[in-house]
Amino acid sequence: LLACVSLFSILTPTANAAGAQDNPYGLIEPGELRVASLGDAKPYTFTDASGNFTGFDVEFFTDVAHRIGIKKVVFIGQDFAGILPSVANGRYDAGVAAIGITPAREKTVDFSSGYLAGYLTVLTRKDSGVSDVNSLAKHRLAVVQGTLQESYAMQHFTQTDLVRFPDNNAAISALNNGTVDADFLDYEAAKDYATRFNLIHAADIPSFDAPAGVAIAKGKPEFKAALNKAIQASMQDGTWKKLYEKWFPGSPMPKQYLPNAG
Ligand SMILES: NC(=O)CC[C@H](NC[C@@]1(O)OC[C@@H](O)[C@@H](O)[C@@H]1O)C(=O)O
Repeated sequence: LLACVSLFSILTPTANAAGAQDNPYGLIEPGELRVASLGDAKPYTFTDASGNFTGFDVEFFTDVAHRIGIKKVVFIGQDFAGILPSVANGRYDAGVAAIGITPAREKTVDFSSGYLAGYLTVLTRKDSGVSDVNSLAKHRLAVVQGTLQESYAMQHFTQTDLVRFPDNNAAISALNNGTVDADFLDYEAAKDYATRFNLIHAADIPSFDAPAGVAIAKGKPEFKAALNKAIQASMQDGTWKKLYEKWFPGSPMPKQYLPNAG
């Protein structure tokens, strides 16, 4: 038995020091970042007409990846509720999709420092009877499973019928066809859908205590430190500001992400 074991250990390549140097961030495929994201959260992250992922989060993270020396970044669409579990179990190297940092989520994954802080929006039709959060009672409100909107609504909109959907597309079509009276999603995505489908904001609720961060598996301190350093650099040299103005024109800009005055 001893002979077999030692033979096995000789034959099995171990991750030698060089291996660790080739893949310091413990990526699935050294030199490539596999990122779970969403196709329907424009302008944070979405797929354009030719099916390519783009948007603020996508361009910001791609810049961060290049700063830590990773050239190839592959974005893969995933239902929101599946992103954190899949990142935790190593199916993706990171999750990037306006994912708010919360203590509950930090039980499953680690997060980089925050890179975006904004509002949660109740979006509705003009004829729905929902004009603000107080008129949500007895109405049907769409939420995407696993989002902060779902947990916020469960806590604060207790007289409202919550209807859960896997993604924004399904929730918005339910709003447009009258299956639900309102949809609870992120501010900038709500603004984009409002323009496309002539919908209105019934409420904008600040979510500054849960800024979006990059979700990664626990136990990767080098990866996390490298991401944080690159995020900081992107803010300090004005890249963050340029991308924010490109994707969220006219929106108030959280000053903590702007180059230090000094
Ligand atoms: N892409 C999604 O559907 C994510 C929905 C939701 N996003 C909330 C948030 O991270 O959106 C970006 C910023 O406005 C954050 O302040 C906010 O908490 C969440 O994290 O659950």
